[in-house]
Amino acid sequence: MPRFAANLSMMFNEVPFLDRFEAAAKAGFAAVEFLFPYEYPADEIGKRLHGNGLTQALFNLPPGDWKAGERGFAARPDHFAALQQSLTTALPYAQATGVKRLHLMAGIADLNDPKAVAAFRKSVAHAAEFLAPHGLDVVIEPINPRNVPGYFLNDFLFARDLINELRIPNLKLQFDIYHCQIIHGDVTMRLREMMPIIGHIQIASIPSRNEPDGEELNYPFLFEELDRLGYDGFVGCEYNPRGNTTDGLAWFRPYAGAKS
Ligand SMILES: O=C(O)C(=O)CO
Repeated sequence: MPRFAANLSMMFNEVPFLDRFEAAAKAGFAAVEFLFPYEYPADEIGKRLHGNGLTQALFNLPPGDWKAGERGFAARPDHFAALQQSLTTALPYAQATGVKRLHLMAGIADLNDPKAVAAFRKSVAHAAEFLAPHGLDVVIEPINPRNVPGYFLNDFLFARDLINELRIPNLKLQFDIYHCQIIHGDVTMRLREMMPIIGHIQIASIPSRNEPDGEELNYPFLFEELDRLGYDGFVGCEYNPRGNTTDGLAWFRPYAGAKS
C-alpha cells in the first residue's frame, strides 16, 4: 500500500502553516512534505513534526525570491554561489526533521542553452556530493511548462538520461505523475521504466490539480501499479483541494493510518 505524505503547502490551508502538521496527523497521514520551511525556525518545524508523530518525506531547497518568480538556481549560469548558500540554509532543517531527500529546483533557464545545461550538471553533482555525508538524497523534478513557464527541467527523458549518465548514488528522480501526464502521457510505462531511479512520487488529478479521485487518470490502478513495481518510497499529495481539505479525503480513506 502506498505511503502517502500530505503536502502542507497545498493541503490544510484552512489553518496556519505550523498547525497543518496536527491537521494532517488527525486526518490519518503518517508523513508530510511541503515546499519550503524557511520562514520558521528549524527547531519549531521539528517540534511540530515529531510532536504529531509524523515522518518528513521531502522538502525543497531554497528557490530564491519565489514571489519575484525565481524557481531555483541549479541551471542558472553565474548562480553557483547562491546554490551553495541554499544547501547550507537547508541543512539545519534537514537535521531537525530527519528528512532523507531534498528537491533541488532547476530555475528558469533554457534547456537548449549549453551554458544552462552545464550549470545544471555542475549544480546537481555538487548538491549530491555536499548532501551525501549527511545521509541525504537529491531529487530533481521535471515540471510542466503550463504551471511554470520557462522552467529549465521540463522533460522526463532529459532528467532520466542525466541521472543515468552521472551515476551518483544519492541523485534520484522526483516523478510527479501530474507533470508526467501533462508533458508526455503514457504514465504507467514511464513509471515501469524509470522506477530504478525514482526517489519520490507526487500525485494530483489531471487537468485540475485537485484530489486524485477522477478526471484523466485512474489513480487506484496507478497505486496498485506502484505496489506491483515494489515502490516503497513516499507518494506526496501535491494537489489543491477543491474545498475543505478533510472533506476531500474520501480517496484517501482506504489508505489512512498506513505506517511510515
Ligand atoms: O511545482 C511542483 O510540482 C513542485 O513540486 C515544486 O516543488
